[in-house]
Amino acid sequence: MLQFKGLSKFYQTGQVSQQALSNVNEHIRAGEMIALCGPSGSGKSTLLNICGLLDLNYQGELYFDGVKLDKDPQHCMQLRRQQLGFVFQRFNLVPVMSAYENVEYPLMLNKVPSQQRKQRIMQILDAVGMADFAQAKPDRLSGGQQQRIAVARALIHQPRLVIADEPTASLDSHTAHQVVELMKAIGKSHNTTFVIATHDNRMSEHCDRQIELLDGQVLSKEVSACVA
Ligand SMILES: Nc1ncnc2c1ncn2[C@@H]1O[C@H](COP(=O)(O)OP(=O)(O)OP(=O)(O)O)[C@@H](O)[C@H]1O
Repeated sequence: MLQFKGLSKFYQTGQVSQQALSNVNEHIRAGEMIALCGPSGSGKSTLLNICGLLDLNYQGELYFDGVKLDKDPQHCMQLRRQQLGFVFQRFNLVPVMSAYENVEYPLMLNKVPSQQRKQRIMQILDAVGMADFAQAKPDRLSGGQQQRIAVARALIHQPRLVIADEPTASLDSHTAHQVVELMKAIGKSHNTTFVIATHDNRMSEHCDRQIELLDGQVLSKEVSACVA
């Protein structure tokens, strides 16, 4: 589903060039849940930004379904809206919108007619156990509840790929477990692929496979293991 070929990334700060990724080659299959692991500074966020089409300034090639990514910004924005979902550590819900409206937003961006929206939103709010909180604003919800809404928002438009940046880091163990299981359960019905940057063993244990980075390189499979 997602393939990196010879992916490298340099950050340029004045005269100083910092290499954040070095010749990353990986193939992620459709429906896989991948934990992207590695110590601070190893390149997880950099790779996540590239997978999420938020950073198009890299060397090497990125393939979606065997097709090399066209870096045209308009094309990438369309792909992001239609095929990608995002979950963040700090939930990033829009504070002035209700839970319902937050989840509705991706459907509006994708021009889903209003009569279809309500049923889909209530269905997914039900699936994440938040149907009773549809009208609540985020500041009325606990961290775990906000992350459930964020998961619903990431998955409502049935994206092919969900990018998650430390989605359980702000949650207690029990809630973290529930959130991962929800992501898995909802994603499974649409064969959603997940790439999840995490320091959290609780998260990586639930994933199908780990990709471990060190100094911008993927560690070989034999020696890689997620380190908290
Ligand atoms: N905007 C930037 N400008 C310059 N260097 C950067 C920038 N962003 C990241 N880097 C450097 O690139 C390397 C990889 O950083 P990255 O944020 O991808 O690592 P990470 O594994 O996500 O770290 P963390 O777990 O702390 O979030 C690091 O050496 C970092 O200092």
